[in-house]
Amino acid sequence: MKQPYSVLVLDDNADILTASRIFLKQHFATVITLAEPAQLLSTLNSQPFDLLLLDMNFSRDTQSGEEGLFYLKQALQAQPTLKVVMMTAYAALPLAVRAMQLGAANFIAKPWQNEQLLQSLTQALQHTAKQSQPRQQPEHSAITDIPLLGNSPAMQQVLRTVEKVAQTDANVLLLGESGTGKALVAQAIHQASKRAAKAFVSVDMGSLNASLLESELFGHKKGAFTDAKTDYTGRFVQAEGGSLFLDELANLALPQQAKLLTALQNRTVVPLGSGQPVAVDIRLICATNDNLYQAVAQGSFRQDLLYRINTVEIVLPPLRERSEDIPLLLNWYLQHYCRKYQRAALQISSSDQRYLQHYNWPGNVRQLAHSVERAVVLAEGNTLDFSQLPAAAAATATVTEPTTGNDFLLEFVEEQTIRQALQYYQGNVSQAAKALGLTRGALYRRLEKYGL
Ligand SMILES: Nc1ncnc2c1ncn2[C@@H]1O[C@H](COP(=O)(O)OP(=O)(O)OP(=O)(O)O)[C@@H](O)[C@H]1O
Repeated sequence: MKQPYSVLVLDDNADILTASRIFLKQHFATVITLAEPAQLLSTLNSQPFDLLLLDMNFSRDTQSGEEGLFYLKQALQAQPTLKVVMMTAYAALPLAVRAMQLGAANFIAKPWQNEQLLQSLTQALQHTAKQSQPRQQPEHSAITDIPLLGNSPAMQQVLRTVEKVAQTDANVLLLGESGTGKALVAQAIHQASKRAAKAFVSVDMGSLNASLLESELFGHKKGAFTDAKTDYTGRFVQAEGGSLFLDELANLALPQQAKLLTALQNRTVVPLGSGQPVAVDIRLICATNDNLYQAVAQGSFRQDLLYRINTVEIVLPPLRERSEDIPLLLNWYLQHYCRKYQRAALQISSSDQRYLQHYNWPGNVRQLAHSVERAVVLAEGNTLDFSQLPAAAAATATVTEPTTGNDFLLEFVEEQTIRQALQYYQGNVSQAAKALGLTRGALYRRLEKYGL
């Protein structure tokens, strides 16, 4: 019996369109096929669809998959309840993970069997039924539901400091490598404080240029500059009564550092084009991966600003220095992603557990979480595959003995390095070949040799 859903298929390969139309018409009430991605938006605006089967690569950009991600975003903006299933070549599977992070409901590797396609689409529809939460909170008030995990003495010390500092209004400076959990700690401080019922406003100082930054932080009046079409309440005022988290603080240029210092000293902000100070009551939490003390010594960061923001300093240790936390984090993220992707409980083999515990995690907990997510999404049966972890990092891990008999085999190392380059360049063979010092042809020959 046909399912009462309407399906849109977008692919610039006429054979795939014909094959999918013939097959899907037997199973779904409406099937429309499109060969031209430029027509996607007008098609979605003209009628509602339940499912979109979307190719990741179009002829203009056959390798990177960026076009597929672009159309995915466009489709979800036009119809937020649409369930999108991405079609991808096997070598581009890591890209499919990115697509899922951007809101795709499922993916299928080409070439597919009809039954697999039907199963993927049906799973995507079930995904619809379970997903009742809005997809994303606005960036400036995003509070995640991820707990701050860690049993190691170093993390226990961090947790005790978080508890103590949360009881006060002291300014906090969070230091540590990227991915060690600074944003999560900032959020934990806010949530444990008396300000928890008010806003937690986060600003990524690295993503705004100097002129935008001032209006973003302090607000502006209509007409203050050419693009100021309306009044804008800056992030300080949005955080009134709550906490303001300034991330990537070292990116702040000296003139803006001076303005931030004035705002903190006076506890007021002056919106651009207003001249009228507005009083603000916020707790300030700042974070950076950079060495601010060195920046002060080099003259690129103001010492008086540093001393104003660092009343309490918390240093997040890199994950490789607290490997006791790895099993806990692996287990938590495994369950988290199994739930998210509706996978039956998957297991990490004990040899992988050992390998992951000794791995040096250059990207810290963020890398661990992404690795588990990727392994869950790509799992075949109950098997989790962690072979995509960059080999270079594994080579400098604290393991002194080879973990498998192959570790020192040149071919093994070559295969791992190629995987790593492909992953880094998201399946873009030209860029990966360039980085590996190979011609495209030489890389293709190796891809064939290793079955990648
Ligand atoms: N202790 C932890 N427990 C659980 N998850 C964690 C922990 N630390 C970090 N994470 C997760 O790792 C990811 C990165 O964390 P976060 O953004 O807080 O790091 P960061 O230090 O602020 O990184 P960056 O400097 O790059 O902004 C997030 O998904 C976060 O939830």
